[in-house]
Amino acid sequence: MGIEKISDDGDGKLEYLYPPHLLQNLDFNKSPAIFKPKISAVQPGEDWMVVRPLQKSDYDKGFLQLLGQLTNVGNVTRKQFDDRFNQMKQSGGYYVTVIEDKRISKIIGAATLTIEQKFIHNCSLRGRLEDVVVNDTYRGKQLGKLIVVTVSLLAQELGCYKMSLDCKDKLIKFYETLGYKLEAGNSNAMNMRTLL
Ligand SMILES: CC(=O)SCCNC(=O)CCNC(=O)[C@H](O)C(C)(C)COP(=O)(O)OP(=O)(O)OC[C@H]1O[C@@H](n2cnc3c(N)ncnc32)[C@H](O)[C@@H]1OP(=O)(O)O
Repeated sequence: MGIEKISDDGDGKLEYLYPPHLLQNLDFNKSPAIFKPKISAVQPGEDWMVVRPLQKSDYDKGFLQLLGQLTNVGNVTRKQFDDRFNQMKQSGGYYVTVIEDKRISKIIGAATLTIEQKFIHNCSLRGRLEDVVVNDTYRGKQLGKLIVVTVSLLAQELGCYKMSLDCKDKLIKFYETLGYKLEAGNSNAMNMRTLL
């Protein structure tokens, strides 16, 4: 099945957050990740699986419930979801990418690339990998690798000079196999939390 063509249903529910053709030519040979068997964004290994940008209709396909396996999502209404989708699309720089199981119309994997525009390094772009999650009943089947490599290659394709992430210690190995490195003296994540 691979990547779907742009289509719309009139009320915009099938509208993509970003152009799906951006996922079409990613060169998985550029990634150090080892896939056994070989899979990619266009050929995810099963004809019922598709890797694509987020759509508004993913509200009904369990996208938020999937994010609930990563962290607290809250009770996001359809209006809130649509508004946030529109804001992300308008401002640009948000590449929320999902894996759908077409047999049951459910989102089973997701990862987000956000792109920061910089003045430094000659007005460069920096990518951040956020909100990576695979549905727990589909884990251990390379989908985590697939979605992370997809958005990491997308970042390269879009011209990011660097891609960064924050993760728990136990996932360091997972990300190292995908090309991420702990840089000596420069690998601390710090947060200031505001109670809302
Ligand atoms: C930047 C961020 O967003 S960090 C947040 C990451 N997300 C989460 O923690 C949410 C809950 N966890 C998940 O959704 C999943 O476990 C993921 C996304 C981390 C991994 O998804 P999976 O589909 O299971 O990964 P996949 O099958 O591609 O596994 C790849 C390799 O990483 C290893 N791995 C996967 N998850 C873990 C883990 N939690 N701890 C240690 N190793 C792991 C696997 O053993 C596998 O190794 P192998 O290639 O040697 O067999």
